[in-house]
Amino acid sequence: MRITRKLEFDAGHRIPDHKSQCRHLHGHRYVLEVTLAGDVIDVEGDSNRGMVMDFADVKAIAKEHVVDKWDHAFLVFRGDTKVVDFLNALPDHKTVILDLIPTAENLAATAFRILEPLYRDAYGNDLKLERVRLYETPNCWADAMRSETR
Ligand SMILES: Nc1nc2c(c(=O)[nH]1)N=C([C@H](O)[C@H](O)COP(=O)(O)OP(=O)(O)OP(=O)(O)O)CN2
Ligand SMILES: [Zn+2]
Repeated sequence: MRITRKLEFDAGHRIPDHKSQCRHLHGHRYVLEVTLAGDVIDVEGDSNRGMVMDFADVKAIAKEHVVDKWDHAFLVFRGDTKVVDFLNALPDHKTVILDLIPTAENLAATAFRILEPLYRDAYGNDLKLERVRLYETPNCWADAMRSETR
């Protein structure tokens, strides 16, 4: 069985050297979808009976480890030195420095790498992170799939 929990956050980014408007500093209302696969729990009296994982617990992990860290932050590529230097000069600015250019593809893959070990076998029901889908805009998204990241 598969289940999906959706979370949303706001963040700034830019794609340095990009031919379009995306090279300018700008932001998005990102939508993160976390899809898990596992057996439906069927233990009498268990709070999670009938579930793969409680949606609240799915949310809590993604919120703590990705959403709260990226929300209202500027996501910047480590190699984008002019912007890194500028952001570092702002007192107490929430900046997340990434080893990859913050495209939808790279952010989805980064979120997958962060979250995969946190969900693995959390409930002893062969639970696995299957997919992280990241919408950069309502019309543009990227999927980081389990099959591609192992
Ligand atoms: N493969 C990718 N292509 C682009 C990415 C990306 O992450 N991966 N990112 C961008 C820009 O950052 C921008 O977010 C996309 O802007 P745009 O293409 O204008 O998207 P919209 O949904 O606003 O476009 P509409 O035409 O208004 O629907 C660019 N490319
Ligand atoms: Zn963008």
